[in-house]
Amino acid sequence: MTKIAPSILSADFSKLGEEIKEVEQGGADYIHVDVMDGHFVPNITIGPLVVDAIKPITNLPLDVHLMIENPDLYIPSFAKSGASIITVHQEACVHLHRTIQLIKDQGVKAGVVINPATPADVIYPILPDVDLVLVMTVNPGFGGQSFITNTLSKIERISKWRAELNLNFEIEVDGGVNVETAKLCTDAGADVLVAGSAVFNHQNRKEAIQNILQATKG
Ligand SMILES: O=C(CO)[C@@H](O)[C@H](O)COP(=O)(O)O
Ligand SMILES: [Fe+2]
Repeated sequence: MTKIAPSILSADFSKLGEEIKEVEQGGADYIHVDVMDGHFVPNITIGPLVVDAIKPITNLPLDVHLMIENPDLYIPSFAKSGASIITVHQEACVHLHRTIQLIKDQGVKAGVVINPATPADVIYPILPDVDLVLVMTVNPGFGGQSFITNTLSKIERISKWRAELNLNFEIEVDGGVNVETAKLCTDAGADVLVAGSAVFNHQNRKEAIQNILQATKG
């Protein structure tokens, strides 16, 4: 079953609680929280305080995507705030294995993310240690960008490795996912679709979520 993780980056922050409740009722599986520091990516978003604030208003797992330098400094805070899954960029981690262990030590699921220009091979050694692999299908930093099609071959490779190694991490995709691109991702092996603008720019969020999921079955 394909899962969907609406990214609150495209939500109306003046009514974030209502927005989250709406996507939860609309069939979301995770709430995707984009954390940006203005260094790793050219944008600044939210910190642990916001995770703290949204934790009590939803039963869904909070999928916290860290687009920050020195993630080790902030992982304990995000875990305490209620993150269920924390993903870190391979490109931001000098000692990726240590960072993944740090996340797990907090009792939180750990994921690794790769940018569109990063080859899949660099995460092969860490695959047995992660709960989730996130393949960026846009360059991180902003919502509403166009899907980069040549990332699909990486999803296929990672999915093949998962089967060969008999592992069961989830494969998530993030960026430009909508009714046109969702099936390309699931056909390549993705299990979790992050969707920001395709959900929150739609008047009826439930319909948007269901349309994306339906498109994967076409
Ligand atoms: O991590 C990011 C962007 O860096 C994403 O999670 C975006 O928020 C996805 O937005 P859309 O491309 O779906 O509008
Ligand atoms: Fe994200």
